[in-house]
Amino acid sequence: MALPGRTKYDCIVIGAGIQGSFTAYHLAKHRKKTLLLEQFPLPHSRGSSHGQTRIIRRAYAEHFYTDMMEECYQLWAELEKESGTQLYRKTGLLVLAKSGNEEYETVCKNMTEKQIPWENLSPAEMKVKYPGLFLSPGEVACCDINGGVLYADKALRAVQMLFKQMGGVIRDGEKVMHIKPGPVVTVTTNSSIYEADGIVITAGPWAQKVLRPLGLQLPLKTLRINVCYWREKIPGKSGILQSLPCFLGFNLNGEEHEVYGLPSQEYPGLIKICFHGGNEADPEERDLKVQNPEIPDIAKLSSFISRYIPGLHPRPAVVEQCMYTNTPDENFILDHHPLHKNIVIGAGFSGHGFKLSPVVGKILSELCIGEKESYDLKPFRISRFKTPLKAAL
Ligand SMILES: Cc1cc2nc3c(=O)[nH]c(=O)nc-3n(C[C@H](O)[C@H](O)[C@H](O)COP(=O)(O)OP(=O)(O)OC[C@H]3O[C@@H](n4cnc5c(N)ncnc54)[C@H](O)[C@@H]3O)c2cc1C
Ligand SMILES: O=C(O)[C@@H]1CCCC=N1
Repeated sequence: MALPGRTKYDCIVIGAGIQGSFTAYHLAKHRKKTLLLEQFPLPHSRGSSHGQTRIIRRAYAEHFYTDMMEECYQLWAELEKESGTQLYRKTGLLVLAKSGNEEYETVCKNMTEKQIPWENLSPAEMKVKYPGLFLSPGEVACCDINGGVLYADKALRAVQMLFKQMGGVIRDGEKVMHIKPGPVVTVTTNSSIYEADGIVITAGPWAQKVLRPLGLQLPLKTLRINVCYWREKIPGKSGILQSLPCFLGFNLNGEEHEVYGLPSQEYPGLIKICFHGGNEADPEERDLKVQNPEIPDIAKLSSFISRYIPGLHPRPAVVEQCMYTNTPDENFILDHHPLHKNIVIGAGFSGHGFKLSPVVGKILSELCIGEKESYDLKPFRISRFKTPLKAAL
């Protein structure tokens, strides 16, 4: 029974990015009375799930992500069918690397072992298929054939719409200010008080701010990512706009970090190519100008483009911002709060969580309602970190 004036739910999900929205969708599918709370009016571009495109791939070095992707492809297709919206475009995902790169070799080995459709591409094949992309001797390429693009904004809208159609409630523009643990959890926002048997916290880059008052100090770093779009030097000349699929480059140009790109979508004539990293930033300060960035990401991208895709102008035409929330090992956190089992946490998606969100949401919903988890959660447990509980507890 709820206290007078308070609405009681089976589950409350805090944060309506792609992870929270998919969690709420799965909970509603389980006929749980679910509330999804979002601090900003929807849609918004302040977190990690906005923008039109994300890469989808099975090409992972970690077998557990490749395994989860099998079901993700099915669930993305189901969502397309339920919403009547195209959300996935198959382009293939090129993986580029220096010959002998350990991660590249592991990705290829993993794809072979898991019988994922993929192919090696010789330098001659690369030249024919992808004119305008220039690899050097000693650099190699392969293709994850079913890799491609997810239409991110449309996907987020579709999940939220279906959640509401199943009876779910979304309250946007309501910031969670306080969480009182207990057998029934009390959630206070800037305008209301709610109760629930269980809650799921999927607050993206704000996770630390929501979890700290619950005595949990996770090793999360929030990074400001420059999302860069590049123009051809001479429109139509390089052939790159017509031919380039999604790609991921390991250790190219002498860089340890990854560079990745997606075909033209957001802006006609521009291609999105980004650096998989950024400078630490508080999400509230994301849009303030950075004086002396520690990682000169745009300079690195310019040098990558001059070297590998010289048909593009080496200065970005558009730069937008997005946030990563990284764990030290870049694996997600999918777990219960160590002291409060009916508080579930989904965090640290480390710049690669969108494609996996259908299964992440399923797992978080299982944790919340006490169903057996569909996957081995060992790589995602909080216990892999030292001293996550604050001394104050
Ligand atoms: C530039 C960029 C490129 C990427 N590329 C890829 C890719 O190609 N492929 C891929 O798979 N993944 C990619 N990712 C990663 C993917 O987008 C993220 O992992 C994913 O969007 C994380 O979603 P989230 O729901 O955890 O976070 P968010 O989308 O940030 O959602 C968290 C939500 O919680 C809300 N919230 C926070 N605090 C409160 C509060 N107190 N009360 C109420 N609401 C609150 C926030 O406002 C926010 O809406 C990329 C990310 C970025 C930034
Ligand atoms: O997750 C992905 O596929 C992309 C590309 C690699 C870096 C981050 N996101």
